[in-house]
Amino acid sequence: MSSSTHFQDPPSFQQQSNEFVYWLESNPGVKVNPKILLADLRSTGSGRGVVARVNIAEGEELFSIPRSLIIAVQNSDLKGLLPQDVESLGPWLSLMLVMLYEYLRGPQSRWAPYFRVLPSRFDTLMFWSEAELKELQASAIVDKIGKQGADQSIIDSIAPIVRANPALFPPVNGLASYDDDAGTAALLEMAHIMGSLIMAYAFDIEKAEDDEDEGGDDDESYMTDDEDEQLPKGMVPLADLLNADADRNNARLYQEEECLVMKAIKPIQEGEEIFNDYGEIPPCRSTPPIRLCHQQLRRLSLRDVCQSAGLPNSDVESQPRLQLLEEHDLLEDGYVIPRPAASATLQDILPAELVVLLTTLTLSPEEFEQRQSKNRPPKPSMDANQAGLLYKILQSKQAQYATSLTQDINLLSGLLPPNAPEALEGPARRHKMALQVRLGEKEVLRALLAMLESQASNGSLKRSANGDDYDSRQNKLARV
Ligand SMILES: C[S@@+](CC[C@H](N)C(=O)[O-])C[C@H]1O[C@@H](n2cnc3c(N)ncnc32)[C@H](O)[C@@H]1O
Repeated sequence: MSSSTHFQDPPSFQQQSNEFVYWLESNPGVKVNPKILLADLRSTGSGRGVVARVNIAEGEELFSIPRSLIIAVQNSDLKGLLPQDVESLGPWLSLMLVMLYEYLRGPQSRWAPYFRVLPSRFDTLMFWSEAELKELQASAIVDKIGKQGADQSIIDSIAPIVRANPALFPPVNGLASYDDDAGTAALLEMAHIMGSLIMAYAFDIEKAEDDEDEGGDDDESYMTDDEDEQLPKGMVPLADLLNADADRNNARLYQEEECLVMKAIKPIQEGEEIFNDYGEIPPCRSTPPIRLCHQQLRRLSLRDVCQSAGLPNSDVESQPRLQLLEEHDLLEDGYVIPRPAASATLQDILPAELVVLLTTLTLSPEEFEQRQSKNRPPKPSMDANQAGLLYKILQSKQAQYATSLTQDINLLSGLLPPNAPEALEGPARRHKMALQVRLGEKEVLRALLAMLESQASNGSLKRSANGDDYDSRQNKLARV
């Protein structure tokens, strides 16, 4: 995954790690167990990571970071230098502003050695040009970038503060200010780098128990409206240099009164990588940072589904069937379908919300009227009608891609070197990433279509009770 990040000054990678550890340990209250080491894992595409030097017992403390060392609004001088209440910007934007301030202070910042081990460039979609995004073709992840909204938040909330305080936020790259178009573009670029760092590295920080301050209105979030995103966020040195692995996780961060403590939750063998459990207090669990999780997930948008079902649009207000689901909190704007494992059935992999949507869209007008009058959505079911609709949706999605799966396989194998995206730079690198994403999605689509075909041919899909098939229901649906 670190293939989507770029580290600063790669030849000094190890030196930066050493300086970071030296800086970290020189801060009062920091404890780092000598049994661990900050390792260079670039050869496996994992950037930096933490590894056990010797065997570590379950429950052993790996390191402890005082709360005062976290990059957070509470700990930055910025709070006292601005007339406005920084926290009122909300957890995302307030941390973004603080990070911008600290980053622009360069060596003057108390966190300078920490900034030097953080990536300075990202290949997340937020940074892709229009032409690069086009390479993703019909990929639904393009819909999820949210760049416009994020730009607007930065322009509305961050830019006025930055522009009004040039002494605190000095213009970069020889710019006179952040006022004109060039200044705005530079500010947006930097703010998105900070936003991407927060997405991938920051933790939700629980308040220490005796901290009574309840903060302000946190509504203004950077790129998410998730309700449990309201805890303040902070960058926790070293804790965020652990990679994550759901299956191999062997460490967890505990938020104590004065410190954040990483502990082994299993015995760890010498040489083993130490993986954080992002479960309980994860790095920000927000809208995913649109990392390129190629070959993993397929996201169908509500719009795709409605189009294939013959609805004129996917506006909840004008579509009673969607309204019924929305009222019961059963409507999503997109549905993630995992790549089916060899033994998986449709029932295993289709999200229940998608099945209930398919069920609702395939109800006859009479059935729907009944449901509507009782204000009761149908139970999710997967018979020949829903399967027929799903087949149509997947086929129409497949047709939206400009190239076929086979063409993509050939294109990808023509890109050298085959398994090392790091070795490609600039546009070629993103071109390869885009190819991998769309190819992965096409493979998932093909697998799903094959599953539907096989279920249809082996008769395992029931007909609906009144014997209607999908097409005849579709005709009726179009009239509702
Ligand atoms: C919290 S940072 C972890 C430290 C990071 N490896 C570094 O060098 O700065 C999270 C980032 O590390 C990478 N990462 C996390 N878990 C990973 C894993 N299991 N394998 C590879 N990369 C991983 C991803 O790029 C992710 O955005």
